[in-house]
Amino acid sequence: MAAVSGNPDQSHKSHRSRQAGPSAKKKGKSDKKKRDVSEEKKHNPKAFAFNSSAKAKRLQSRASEKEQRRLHVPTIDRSIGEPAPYVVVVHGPPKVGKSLLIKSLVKHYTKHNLTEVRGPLTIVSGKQRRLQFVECPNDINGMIDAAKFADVALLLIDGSYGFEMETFEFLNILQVHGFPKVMGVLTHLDKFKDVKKLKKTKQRLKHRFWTEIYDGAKLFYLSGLLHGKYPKREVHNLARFISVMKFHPLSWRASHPYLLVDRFEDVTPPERVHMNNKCDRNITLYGYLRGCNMKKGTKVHIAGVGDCNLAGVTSLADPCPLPSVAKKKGLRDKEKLFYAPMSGLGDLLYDKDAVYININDHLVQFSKVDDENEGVAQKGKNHDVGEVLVKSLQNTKYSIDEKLEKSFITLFSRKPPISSEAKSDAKGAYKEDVEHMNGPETSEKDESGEENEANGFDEENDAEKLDDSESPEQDKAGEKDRIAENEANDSDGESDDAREQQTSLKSDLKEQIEFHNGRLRRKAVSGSDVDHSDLKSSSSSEFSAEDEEYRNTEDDMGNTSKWKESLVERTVSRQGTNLMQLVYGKSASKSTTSNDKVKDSEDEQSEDDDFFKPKGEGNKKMSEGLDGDNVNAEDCSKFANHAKLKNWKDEVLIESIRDRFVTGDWSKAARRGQASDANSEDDDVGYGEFEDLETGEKYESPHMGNANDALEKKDDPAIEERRLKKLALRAKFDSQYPFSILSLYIMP
Ligand SMILES: Nc1nc2c(ncn2[C@@H]2O[C@H](COP(=O)(O)OP(=O)(O)OP(=O)(O)O)[C@@H](O)[C@H]2O)c(=O)[nH]1
Repeated sequence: MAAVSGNPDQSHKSHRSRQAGPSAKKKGKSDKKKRDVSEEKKHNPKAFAFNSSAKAKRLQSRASEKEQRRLHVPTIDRSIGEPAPYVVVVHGPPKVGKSLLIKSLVKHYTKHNLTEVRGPLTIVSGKQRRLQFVECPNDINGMIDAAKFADVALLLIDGSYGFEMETFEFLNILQVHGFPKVMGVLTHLDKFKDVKKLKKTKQRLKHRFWTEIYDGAKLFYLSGLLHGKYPKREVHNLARFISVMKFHPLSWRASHPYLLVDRFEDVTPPERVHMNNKCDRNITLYGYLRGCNMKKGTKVHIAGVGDCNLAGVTSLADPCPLPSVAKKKGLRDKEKLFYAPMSGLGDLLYDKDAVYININDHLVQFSKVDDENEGVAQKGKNHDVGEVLVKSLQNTKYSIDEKLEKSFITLFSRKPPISSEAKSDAKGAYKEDVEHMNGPETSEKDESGEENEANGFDEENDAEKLDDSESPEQDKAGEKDRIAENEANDSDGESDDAREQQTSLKSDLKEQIEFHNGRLRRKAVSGSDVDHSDLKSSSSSEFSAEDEEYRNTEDDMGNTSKWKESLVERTVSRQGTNLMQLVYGKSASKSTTSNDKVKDSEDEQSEDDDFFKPKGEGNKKMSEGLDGDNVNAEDCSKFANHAKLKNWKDEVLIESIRDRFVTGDWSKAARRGQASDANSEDDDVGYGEFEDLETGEKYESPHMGNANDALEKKDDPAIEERRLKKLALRAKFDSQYPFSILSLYIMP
């Protein structure tokens, strides 16, 4: 038997409150009352009142600022159907990890491994969004093109090395083209062995990045490689950030049609090409149309090619549709999450007049080869000769004729390759120099100086060498740099770079060309930036130095635009000699002012000389001086007779025609015309008539007779009568129409 004993102190479980019915309603009311009272207590207005007016003002301004930020000018969305994929341009100096980042992102979005990155890669990044990744080429033209279509720019920066000039160049180009969204990505951070130093460098680069774009610009850190790929988590974060990013289309782009070509096909009839290899080709370009609709007859500009006529535009089926739009036809149909025809991805290709289906080799059963042919057919590792032949034929893009035509012989290469011997010579010479420098005898020093000149070293380098020779390690690094510089000095093309270095040294952000990791790199050194290539040999003293350096760079950041000066100088220095200039001489358009000055002084000098020159020749010279240069400035190959044109900026000339307009005084003009007629006659009279003061002889001009005739004419009573008649008629006309001609326009 079990005895149940109750504990008198035990509290009873309260009844469940009513959920429905009239009592539940009552309860709800009472609860609400209670809540109101408690809320009143909570929101005691006095408790949250501002104690200081300054704080109140600050908070108010902040609130209004936030409110303003939320407001956007409404953009009219004229796009029809699905929006075109957003273009993500991945930019960075060479070997920074651009391809690897694209591969990692593509792998993240599509679960596909990409072997090579070529051309734009379209991927589906979400239910409503597609992205197109493009690797930005490492040349300035490529950068300019990429800046034109980029919706987002991922700027890759080698964290272990610092900023390179390419990044700043691209930023400058972006500024001109309308700034798209920009995100920085730091790579090669695994090269830092010291965590503290890594942190400091991250901070320093972040602040430098912010000064160039805006405070708070997003900078991602990719900590290193994991099995030759970027860590999944970091790539995931970056991908997520790109996926949710808001895009505000640039107004210019929204109102102009443009497309990023992801595939092109030469559809010229083969017989036409066969007849004339250089005939005008018909090219079909494929890509997503952005901006607005394209008209049929418009001319299109193809970057790097020029203006071309558009034969027609047709809309094709979307090769990479959004998942919401794509209809699955069968269970075996996989969702197409990517489309990259230039990289060889995507199964189906829609052409203007055909559809290509790409079938993987392992899905194809090739016909078996006959036994007797097997011996011949076998080649290498079980590769069928026929198969190899067909594949090689498929891969061939150009015929032998075309290949031959494309091959060319360089007579004068821009950068002659330097043999290893030459390099070792340069090294040897340099070592000798250093030895000579350290040697006590002055005569040896002189010799080394001569050698230096022969090798293209200058005095500045010598001074550097003395510094470098202090430690063997530095010596080595310096030697490398110097060899690189020497190479630059030796060749014509590269001497530009050396000049660049010199010119850019003047500006705040300097370009430092150095040999690093087996290649020449253009490091961007801002102010007191110090090379931190010796990452592994960090010490505590270094940190303090770097701290200072960081502070210094922050100070220098105010003057960031200075580095751009070097760009201009370099562009000017890079401008190759024009053939036209070589043949016809330099255009005078740039130096017109100096020319004018020279002309003025020449004029002053030759004023006296002109006296002894025939009149016609003097005029000719004048016209040449005025316009001959302009002829050169415009186009030397075309003849333009500017000599006949008058300078209508001249006040005297303007005055001379003022009365010919309706606003002018016509009667005055008529009078002046008469006077000028008379003057010209007088001029004619004076022409050629002079008195030799030495001999006292008087020479009469041959026009003298005519002048006399004119005078006689004036005296002729018949002519005089006719003139008076004319004047009377005019007076009569004036009395009839007393208003001026101008008023005719004003009065009804
Ligand atoms: N240690 C380390 N190596 C990296 C990192 N990122 C890229 N690399 C390596 O750098 C090399 C160059 O990478 P790529 O992706 O080819 O660089 P890229 O910028 O596309 O090069 P180019 O197209 O030639 O300009 C590869 O061998 C990568 O493995 C990184 O963060 N750390």
